[in-house]
Amino acid sequence: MNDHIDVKDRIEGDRRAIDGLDARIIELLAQRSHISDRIQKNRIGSGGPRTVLAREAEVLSRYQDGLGPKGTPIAMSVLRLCRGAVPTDAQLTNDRP
Ligand SMILES: C=C(O[C@@H]1C=C(C(=O)O)C=C[C@H]1O)C(=O)O
Repeated sequence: MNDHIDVKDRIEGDRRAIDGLDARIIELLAQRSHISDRIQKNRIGSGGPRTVLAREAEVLSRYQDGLGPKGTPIAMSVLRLCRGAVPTDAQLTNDRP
């Protein structure tokens, strides 16, 4: 019976740890997305493309090196999160100083 309570407590403790890690991951993703958006806006503002596939390939490799094959879909989701929607012509005109 005591063992059962210990196991429940350990699981609860570990879940709180996971909740804390998830909160940090979400905050880091929001920061990443903000910085990525700034780069994309600067590039578009100077006549460049929104996305740069060579750079995205570097990011993909980093996740694959760190996490193995399971890193691939994670990197793709991160890149999808950070790529803004393709802007309309009107937005591009309004964004220009
Ligand atoms: C942020 C950039 O722009 C885009 C977004 C990327 C990202 O979120 O990692 C990577 C390449 C680009 O497609 C960049 O060029 O570094």
